Formats: sequence, structure tokens, C-alpha cells
Amino acid sequence: MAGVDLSLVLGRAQFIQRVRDAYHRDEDELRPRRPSPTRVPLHVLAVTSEIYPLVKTGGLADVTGALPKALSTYGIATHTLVPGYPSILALARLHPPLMEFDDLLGEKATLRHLEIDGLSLFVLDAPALYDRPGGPYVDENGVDHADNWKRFAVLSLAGAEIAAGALPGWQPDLIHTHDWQSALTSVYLRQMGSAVPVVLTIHNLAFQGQYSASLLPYIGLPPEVYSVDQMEYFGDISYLKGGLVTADHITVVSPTYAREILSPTFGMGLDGVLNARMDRLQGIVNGIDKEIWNPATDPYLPFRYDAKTVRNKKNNKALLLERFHLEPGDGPLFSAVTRITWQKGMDMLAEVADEIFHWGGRLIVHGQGDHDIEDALKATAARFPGRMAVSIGFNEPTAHLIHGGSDAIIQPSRFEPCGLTQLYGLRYGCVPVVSRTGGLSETIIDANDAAISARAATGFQFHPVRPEGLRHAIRRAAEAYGDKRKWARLQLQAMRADYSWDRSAESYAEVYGRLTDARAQLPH
Ligand SMILES: Nc1ncnc2c1ncn2[C@@H]1O[C@H](COP(=O)(O)OP(=O)(O)O[C@H]2O[C@H](CO)[C@@H](O)[C@H](O)[C@H]2O)[C@@H](O)[C@H]1O
Repeated sequence: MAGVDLSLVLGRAQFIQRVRDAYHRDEDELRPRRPSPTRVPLHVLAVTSEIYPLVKTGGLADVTGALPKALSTYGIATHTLVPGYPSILALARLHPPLMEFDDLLGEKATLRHLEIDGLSLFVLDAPALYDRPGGPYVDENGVDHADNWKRFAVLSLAGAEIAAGALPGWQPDLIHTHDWQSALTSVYLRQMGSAVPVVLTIHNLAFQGQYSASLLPYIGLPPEVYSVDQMEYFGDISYLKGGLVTADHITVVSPTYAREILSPTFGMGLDGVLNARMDRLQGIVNGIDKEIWNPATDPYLPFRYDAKTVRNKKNNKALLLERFHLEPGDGPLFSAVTRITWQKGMDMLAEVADEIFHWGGRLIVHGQGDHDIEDALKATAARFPGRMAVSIGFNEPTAHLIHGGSDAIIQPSRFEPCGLTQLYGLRYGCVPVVSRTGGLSETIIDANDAAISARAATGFQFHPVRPEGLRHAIRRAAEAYGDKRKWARLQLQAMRADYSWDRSAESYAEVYGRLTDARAQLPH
């Protein structure tokens, strides 16, 4: 069989079988695709603390904002329950209430409906909990809201009550919760005796919602849940653990991270629980919203481009350098758009940034987070005036412009469940320089000799994740930038990589289909 790639043939056959099993249909009947012939359309209630474009502090919002649109192709109708933060209330209060909750852990709340940008939202209007200045989790001074334990327990309880039938005329077939902030939904549901299937997606295991067990009576849960096989976590309770032990299926945002978190190094104290639930654990890599992140139509880019007109990027680059008061030059412009934290390896970047300037490059860091690391970055910038800029803050248009004008995007994370910035980098022809961990390791193809000659390389990876590794990766990228043809090819290959939601949404649809079919087959 000369010339035939057997692995491809086998891969496709397995793929078709997998889809057949999931959909119980013949291959030629698969379009339009549906998660399950028995329950179409499937009604899903997603519960989340963030959603783009209304409230975003990071990648969670991007995913919860994009996934419902991608899933609609599969006949899945998602309604998303979100807290009534000020930015959301301003719009939601224009609509009449759907229902009233008299007592959510002692709070009254109104449920409102809002359609925006193709999303259908249920807004939990509970002013005492959510209508306040600051962000979703912190006040104006960056300090955690003291009642976060209650704010997100109430959100989860509202989700559980809706799932159990509180909203007249609408009930979901399945619940999808995200991270610790909505993880209690399945705990409440199981306490109510409801068997509605629940999928929990972990975007970042580092955030767990760990609180004193003395709060249990205040969040309406019985003392029995304080046990090792339920919510007990190192003498406290963990909302995330509660979700992990009660959800029917657990997804994390890349297959590599799904493997990594089974080890004590990445398991953040939950590796035991995750190992115990390994049969329910699955990694599904994130996609990106190709309409919002599209350099050919991006309203935040003064100069738009696609793979054929990528030379226009240099005009954005010139503007960026000017805006950040950096000197023009022939070298590469590296950037980082990120939470400035130890997880994201920004302390390492502060340490080795001089390597960039050694090669005539420039560096822009835009983000916010840990004040000590912010200070370290600012101190490095002060040593290299005109060559490095640090902008502290969170600004969506700036993030787009940085991707539109930079040559390379740096993401030296110590752990990274999936990572989206590198995917935006690919799409914007901004070659990613990343550590080999989690989702970064499977979304970027390192520019080693084999990948270059196969015309497959899309970026630079380094491992182990240490400052010397990052320094070496910067050197490799800067050298490649010096070879204009090689760089142009890398850029094009990056831009051709497909990280749309299509493939990943299909995996979620499969999970939903499997769980709802299994439930439909239970005796009533
Ligand atoms: N200062 C700033 N200004 C404007 N925009 C900024 C910004 N700082 C960050 N962003 C934006 O926030 C998002 C960050 O998403 P990431 O996935 O890279 O990391 P995050 O740790 O938030 O997400 C977690 O959840 C996501 C989603 O599952 C996982 O991909 C990831 O690995 C996990 O850690 C991107 O859209 C980025 O552009």
C-alpha cells in the first residue's frame, strides 16, 4: 500500500465508529450533527461566574462565551446562569423578571432573561451579593470579597433549583458547571435527590473554593458532607472537591492536563480524588472564537490582515512600539498578555528578559496580578528603557492590538490547563514561545529540525520549565527571526493551525449525548 498512510485510514475508521456509537446513526446521516437522537434539542443549563463579552477576568469567560454558540450546531440549546454583576444588570433589568427566589441561603433574588451576542443568559439578580463595585471576585482594591463563599454557593443553589424544576415551563436535560464557583450545583442537586446529569469542567485546579467547615450550616449543607469522600479538604471544605465527587462527568481543558493532574505535582491536593474518578475524567482542548479573534476583521486592529497580507502586521507593530514608548528597531517584538503570576512564569520572564534585548528585540508585558512579580517586571523595564514596557491592567482592545502587532507571544507557564493566548497568537501570526506543559505542549509544534522540514512547526517550546530553558527558547526564536524566510514560514504555519471550536464542541456534544441517553434509559 505504497503512498497510503495507514494511521490516517485507521484514524478515520475509528473516528467514524466513535461518532456512530455516539449518535447511533449511519455516517451519511450525520449532518446536521446531533448529540443524541433521543433527546433533540438538548437543553443545557450552564452555570458560570464569568462569560464573555459581559464579564471576563481570564480564559474561563472566553470558553463559556464561545462554547454555547459552537454547541448550537449540534442541536444543543444552552442557557447560562450568571450572577447579576453591575455590567450585566444594566442590560438584564430592561427585561421583566422570569421568577422570584424567596430564600437562597437567606437571600431573595430575581431571575431575569437576557439575550446577547447569540447567548441566552439567566441572570441572578441578587443585589446584596453581586451588585457592587470591583470585579467578580475582588473589590476595588483587589481584595477578595469576604462573602465569596456565600456568593457562589447561592449561584450554585439557584442553578440546582432551576435544574430541579423551579422555573415554570423550562427544565434542562443536563447541567454544565465550570470551576469551583459553580461546582456546588451538583452537591445541592444530589442533596435534593435529583439525578439530572452534571458535567463539571475544570479550567484551573489551582482555584478550589476552600473554606472553613464551620460554614456548612450557612451554605445549607448537612454535616455529613464533611468527610474525606465528600467535601473535606485538609481540615476545610472544598467546593471544587464537592463538584468532583458528585458530577457525572469531569472534563479538563486539555488531554495532557487530564493526565498531569493525576500526579501529586499537578494535582493540587486533589490527585487522590481525581484518580478515584479517573473513569469519568476527560481532557477536551479549548477552541477559540474565530469571529472575535480574527485578524482580518478585528475592530481593534488599525491594520487588518490575513495569511496573504500578513505583511500589514508591521504597521500594527510600529503603532504598538510608539504607544508603549519603545524605540523602533529591526529585532523581534515579544509580548506577554497574561495574569502576572507564578503559574504564568512571569517571574522567570523578568529574570531573563535581557536575552531579548541582546538580540535587538523589544518586550511588552500587559497584565496584572501578583504585586511582587509586577514590581520585578517593572524593575527590569527600568533597566532597559526604550526596549521593555510593562502595562499593568486588564484591557481587551490592548490584548488584541498586542497580538496584531507582535512577532512572538511568550507564555512560560509552570502549569497551563490549556491556555488561550498561544492560540490567539497562532491565529494572529504571532509565533508562540511556550513551556512544554499542559495544553501548551499539545497546541504548539516545536520548531525542531524535523518539524521545520515537515513544514509543521508553529512555535518554540522549552522544558524543563526554568529560567535557562526560557532563555534558550528566546534565543532560538530570535535566531529564527533573523532568517526572514524561515520566520515567514513559521508565521504562515501558525496561522494555518486550526483551533476553532468545531472539534472540541463535538467532544462535548458526545459527552452530553452519552449522559442524557444513559439517564433516559433509567427506569422512571
Ligand atoms: N491584562 C489583560 N488584558 C486583557 N486580556 C487579558 C489580560 N490578561 C489575560 N487576558 C486574556 O484572558 C484570557 C486568558 O486565558 P488563558 O486561557 O490564557 O488563561 P487563564 O489562566 O485565564 O485561564 C484558565 O482557563 C482557561 C480556559 O479554560 C485555560 O485555557 C487556562 O489554561 C486556564 O489557566 C485570554 O483571553 C487573554 O487574552
